Amino acid sequence: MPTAERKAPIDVPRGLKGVIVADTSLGDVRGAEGFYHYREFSAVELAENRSFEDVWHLMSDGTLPDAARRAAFTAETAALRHLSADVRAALPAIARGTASAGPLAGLRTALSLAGAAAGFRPLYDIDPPRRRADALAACAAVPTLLTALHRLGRGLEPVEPRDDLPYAANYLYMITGQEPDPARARAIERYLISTVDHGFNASTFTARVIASTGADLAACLVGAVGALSGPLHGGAPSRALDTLDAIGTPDRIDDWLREHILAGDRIMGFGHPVYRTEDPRSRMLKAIARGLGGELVDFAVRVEERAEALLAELKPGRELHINVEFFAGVVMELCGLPREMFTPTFAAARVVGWSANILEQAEDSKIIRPAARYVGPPPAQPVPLA
Ligand SMILES: CC(=O)SCCNC(=O)CCNC(=O)[C@H](O)C(C)(C)COP(=O)(O)OP(=O)(O)OC[C@H]1O[C@@H](n2cnc3c(N)ncnc32)[C@H](O)[C@@H]1OP(=O)(O)O
Ligand SMILES: O=C([O-])CC(=O)C(=O)O
Repeated sequence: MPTAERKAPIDVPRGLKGVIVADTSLGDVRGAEGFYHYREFSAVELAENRSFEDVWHLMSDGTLPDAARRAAFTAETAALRHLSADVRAALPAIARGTASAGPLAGLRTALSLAGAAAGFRPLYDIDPPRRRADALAACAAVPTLLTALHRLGRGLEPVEPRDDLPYAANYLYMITGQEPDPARARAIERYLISTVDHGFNASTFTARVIASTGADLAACLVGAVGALSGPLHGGAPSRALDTLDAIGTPDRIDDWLREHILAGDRIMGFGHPVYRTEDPRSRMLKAIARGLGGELVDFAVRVEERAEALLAELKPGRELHINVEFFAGVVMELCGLPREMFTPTFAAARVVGWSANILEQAEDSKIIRPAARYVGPPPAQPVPLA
């Protein structure tokens, strides 16, 4: 194929940006408005007014629960937090083997094991109630797996989950072994609710591609966790905090940002594949950070203002604004979460959205299989003899 022909633009946008590839009733992200929702409810309002369990029920079972349903769902899911003896026994070796990469890398192996131990079968072979049961089991196990891997990596014994604590408070409890302060538990709960789902982001799309093959739920989640771990997606919040550390003091903000933007670096926590406005989660998280208070918040607000201004000046027309990850990092830092748990905490929320998407995809029997354009030498040559 002649070079000029090879370089002709492909007729879909790079990165499939904006290409609609499925129908969903789980929610949507409206990039121009700076708004997103779960089913028919504003996600930010859910984060203000509801518990994580309520939103989990909304995604899993389609409705916000009434009091009786909430109690039943909370009891059902709390009972699933406990790991089997086989999985518990394997975690020290997984934590050792993935120590340099951290708990999110360990989660990929642990999820495969937990799925197999629980008898997960290909989605293709099981009915919707069984798929729902597998999804609840996986979602409930993820915080227990992550916190155990984190503690084992630091030479500490895992903390058993407590059935009497809500999802977010139990998560924090399993990290430290201490019952969390209610303000911090609620701050993390609101963060978790706000990151449950977000349209066809890279990790959700990954999960749906795997689900479209009829693979089991753990296989879909392992792929999604891998996609989330990248710095351009869910791996950004600890790097955003590292940026604040690297800048160090207010007098260095402009020089540091200018130098890095001009060098072509990405400023972590800024820019978004869909939003052309401030990310609505960022607004909420900034307010939460301000409520928690401290010097870090003032510094972060100053860096945000200057990054917005310098990105507009040095990358004109790109509409680069703050995304969820910048103040997510600040809130998690203020709540005492270790940085290696920032992206894992995101995963502890997003697993609910992934699972809902996987189950929705499993209803569709069409395999997702796009195409690539071949741009190598033509395959006309006879294969040389060895
Ligand atoms: C939960 C989440 O996943 S939220 C996103 C978390 N990730 C980050 O915060 C990492 C930093 N941000 C980025 O890398 C990007 O903005 C992404 C990956 C989020 C989106 O990427 P894209 O959709 O490719 O961005 P977009 O098409 O708007 O980029 C346009 C231009 O802005 C630049 N740009 C985008 N984000 C940034 C940034 N944070 N800092 C500096 N420049 C940036 C790109 O390099 C590109 O420049 P060019 O036109 O000179 O080539
Ligand atoms: O929507 C995206 O592509 C990234 C994002 O903000 C998310 O997954 O929460």
